[in-house]
Amino acid sequence: MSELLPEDVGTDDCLTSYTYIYSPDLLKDQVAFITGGGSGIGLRIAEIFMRHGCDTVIASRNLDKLNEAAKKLSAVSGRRCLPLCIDVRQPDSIMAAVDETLKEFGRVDILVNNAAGNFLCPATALSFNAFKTVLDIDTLGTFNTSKVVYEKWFKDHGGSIVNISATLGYRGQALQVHAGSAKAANDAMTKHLAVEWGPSGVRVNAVAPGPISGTEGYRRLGGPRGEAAGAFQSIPLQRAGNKTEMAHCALFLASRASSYTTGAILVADGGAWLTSANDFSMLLGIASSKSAKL
Ligand SMILES: CC/C=C\C/C=C\C/C=C\C/C=C\C/C=C\C/C=C\C=C\C(=O)SCCNC(=O)CCNC(=O)[C@H](O)C(C)(C)COP(=O)(O)OP(=O)(O)OC[C@H]1O[C@@H](n2cnc3c(N)ncnc32)[C@H](O)[C@@H]1OP(=O)(O)O
Ligand SMILES: NC(=O)C1=CN([C@@H]2O[C@H](COP(=O)(O)OP(=O)(O)OC[C@H]3O[C@@H](n4cnc5c(N)ncnc54)[C@H](OP(=O)(O)O)[C@@H]3O)[C@@H](O)[C@H]2O)C=CC1
Repeated sequence: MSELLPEDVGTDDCLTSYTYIYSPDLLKDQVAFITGGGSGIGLRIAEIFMRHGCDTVIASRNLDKLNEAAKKLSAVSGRRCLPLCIDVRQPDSIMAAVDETLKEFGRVDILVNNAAGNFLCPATALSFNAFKTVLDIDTLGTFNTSKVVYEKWFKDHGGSIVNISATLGYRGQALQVHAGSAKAANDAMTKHLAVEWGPSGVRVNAVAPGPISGTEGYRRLGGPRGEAAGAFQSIPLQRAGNKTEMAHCALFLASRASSYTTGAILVADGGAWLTSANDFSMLLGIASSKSAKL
């Protein structure tokens, strides 16, 4: 069986070619606000959305990185991309960015909460502040951005929120109590907000990836090492996923293709969490580590 898009595996560059699966007009003239849209999965989501007719805002902390990404995205898609500096832990920075978005584009239809922070660390070595930092970025950051976009636009116009979760905590894993707890909270938040904001015409869904190659998250969590050790053979689909596959899931949930779907968590991990062999500590041979930062 061939890969969906072989050129995508292991790279973080904009695609040079793209095969359409959905209608190219699926997001025509819509506007998406994507946190962490300057790298990894967020960058690919921005690219695929733009190829389907959408203008985007890509928002994170490093403006130089965002500016460079925005240039590439506009060149490859012919759509507008506005890079904006935010820290999802700081509501004021989000409010300013959403105001700027509405000034530039006059609307916002889609919010993708993709920004996150993660590293491998045993609980005994994890400082109180380290745990709090990951919760602040992943969970509070998702709430902060959702609340600001809802209050400034979605409440009166409707919209679609896609949270990027992870299946890594579904069975529990060593070295990941911070990220697993944060993503579990986000899955709960997805359902709560779907219920509360549904009557305003707002859908709230999530994509839950497994290991996705060509990303900072993959590198930080030992992806290349796991791959070299044959770890992915234990995943039912026997490989890591790629960024384009995650972007297609986000596109489905963001768009009218899923118009009667809300509160859903779309698992996109090759079946990894269903098997028992997805514990990083065992795979990487560091199960007994008690104090080291990894
Ligand atoms: C489902 C899986 C199935 C099968 C798996 C099969 C095989 C597995 C084999 C391999 C794994 C392969 C792939 C991975 C699979 C799944 C991945 C799942 C989830 C992935 C999530 C992500 O990828 S999130 C995105 C990753 N990118 C980033 O993290 C970039 C952004 N990060 C940051 O900005 C920082 O790293 C930050 C999060 C620390 C925040 O920065 P900042 O605000 O500047 O904070 P600091 O002041 O630097 O630090 C705050 C406190 O945190 C402590 N800290 C920092 N780094 C570490 C560390 N590495 N270890 C421990 N502690 C750390 C720091 O010391 C501060 O604490 P103090 O007490 O000192 O103040
Ligand atoms: N890669 C993988 O295997 C998996 C990834 N995921 C999820 O996918 C998403 C993307 O991860 P991935 O592409 O791997 O990693 P990246 O590191 O490339 O993406 C994380 C993005 O978040 C941004 N970001 C981090 N902290 C903040 C902050 N405080 N405020 C605003 N933006 C911030 C970063 O930009 P900057 O540093 O410039 O602020 C960066 O663009 C995350 O939600 C992650 O948890 C889930 C499962 C597996």
